[in-house]
Amino acid sequence: MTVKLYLASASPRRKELLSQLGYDFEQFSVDADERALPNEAPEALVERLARLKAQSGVGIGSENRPVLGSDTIVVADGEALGKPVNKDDFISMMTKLSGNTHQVMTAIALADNQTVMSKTVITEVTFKVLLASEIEQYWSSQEPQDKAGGYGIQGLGGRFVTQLKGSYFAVVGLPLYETDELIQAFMAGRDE
Ligand SMILES: Cc1cn([C@H]2C[C@H](O)[C@@H](COP(=O)(O)OP(=O)(O)OP(=O)(O)O)O2)c(=O)[nH]c1=O
Repeated sequence: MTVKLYLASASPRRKELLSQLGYDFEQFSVDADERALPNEAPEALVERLARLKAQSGVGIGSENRPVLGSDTIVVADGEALGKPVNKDDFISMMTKLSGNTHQVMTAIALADNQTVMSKTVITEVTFKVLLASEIEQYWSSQEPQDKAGGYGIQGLGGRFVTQLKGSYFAVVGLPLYETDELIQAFMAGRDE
């Protein structure tokens, strides 16, 4: 079975991760309002956004390929942390993560003009206790700005992580095993 997909994402990391699965795909970005609904639980939010991104991508490409959308949020003490809007926001995020275990939730969704399927992967990440000077220095590196929770495990932020339970790839932006499974299940349903 030849699988051809669209990746509805602006993220270079997701592109690189999806390449690891070896499928033929094209990437384009979609605009999605990423704000939470009133009283929306983090798990519901992340899955809704992945589905929204996938469904917003249907009809953009010239072929009727399934569209993959994904979203990642960091959840500390039940609170969803998005990308830091400024330095103060970043410092408050790092203060919550320092010396604690948080959850990284990544949802993936596949959609075409008939179906949408999705899955959420939750990974537990533990940070060492961070010094104020480390937080300050990390902000200056400019790595945190476009990352959910204000850090990148695949970059300079990797040194803060003392333990991880779950999928490293999901933390970076796309869980490889679960994405492959979802693609296979979606394609099997299409062939029926
Ligand atoms: C926690 C963490 C997040 N991130 C990234 C993954 C996501 O790209 C980003 C979370 O933002 P998202 O809104 O999920 O994705 P995005 O805006 O980068 O791309 P798009 O919506 O177009 O698909 O944070 C890391 O790269 N490393 C990490 O360790």
